[in-house]
Amino acid sequence: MPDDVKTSAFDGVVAEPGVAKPDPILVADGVTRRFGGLHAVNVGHLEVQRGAITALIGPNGAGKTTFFNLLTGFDRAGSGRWRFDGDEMSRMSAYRVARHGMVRTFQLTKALARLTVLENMLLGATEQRGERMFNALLRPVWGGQEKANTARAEELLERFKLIHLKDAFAGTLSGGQRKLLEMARALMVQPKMIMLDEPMAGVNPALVQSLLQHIIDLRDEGMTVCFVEHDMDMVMGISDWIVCLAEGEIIAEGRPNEIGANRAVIDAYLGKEHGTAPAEETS
Ligand SMILES: Nc1ncnc2c1ncn2[C@@H]1O[C@H](COP(=O)(O)OP(=O)(O)OP(=O)(O)O)[C@@H](O)[C@H]1O
Repeated sequence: MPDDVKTSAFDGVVAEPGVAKPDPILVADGVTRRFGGLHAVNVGHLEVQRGAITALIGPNGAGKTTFFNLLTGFDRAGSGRWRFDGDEMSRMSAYRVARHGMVRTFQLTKALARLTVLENMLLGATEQRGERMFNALLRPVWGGQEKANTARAEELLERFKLIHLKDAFAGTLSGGQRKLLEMARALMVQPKMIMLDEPMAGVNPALVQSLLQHIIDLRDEGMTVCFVEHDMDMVMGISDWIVCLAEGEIIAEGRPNEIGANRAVIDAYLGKEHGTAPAEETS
């Protein structure tokens, strides 16, 4: 497991829900989402530190994915506001959120699996402009923007060691290669913050280290990384800061060692009889 986690930005930050960060890129207030009688998300205050790796954890059904969807414009909050890098983002459409630099990864759908790796990358760029994907792909005349997009796509495929697969159908990739493609695809829009949805799900152990290193490299280049993940080894190994949701609310925040020992977090996981309780209790 990488051991170069940088937590110095959090020096002096107290491990408690809603705590202020020294340089937050995202500040959310009073964000709620209900499904019928269910309060899926009810986040009072959250700040995400710029240039750090923040993990969002919590038992099944805690509201992690819904919260990601709200922040990135893929779902509508019932109430609440959030600012990203100084801009008001609440109620913004997903493609405008992406243009502002906040991008999330998506699992490869069946439709995308039938496109090649390179085509998937190019779609990542067109989504930024809110174009309909097949129109964008089938457009007969390729102008300068498309050439630039292809060059960027190939550069990213080199970086993620997928260039030899650029003409392969995405559906033929292994689980880990798909995760790399999802990440590379999100980077087409040159985001300030990348939000990864379960980056380790279905990844063969052979690719785990490579994926982790890519995430650390992004952070080291100055990008803010936020991810939802159930794999506690990964969460504890590479996160600078961890936020734990339960029943839609933030019940704890802190450094990995603080979260591993947090009674509310342990209770939330055990209460749900979740298979992957956080790391060892140290206090
Ligand atoms: N579209 C929807 N309609 C109704 N209920 C929903 C919808 N989406 C999510 N929910 C409910 O909202 C709650 C939060 O779901 P969400 O998927 O955000 O949790 P999660 O923390 O991401 O869970 P998991 O770790 O299992 O993916 C759950 O009880 C879920 O059943």
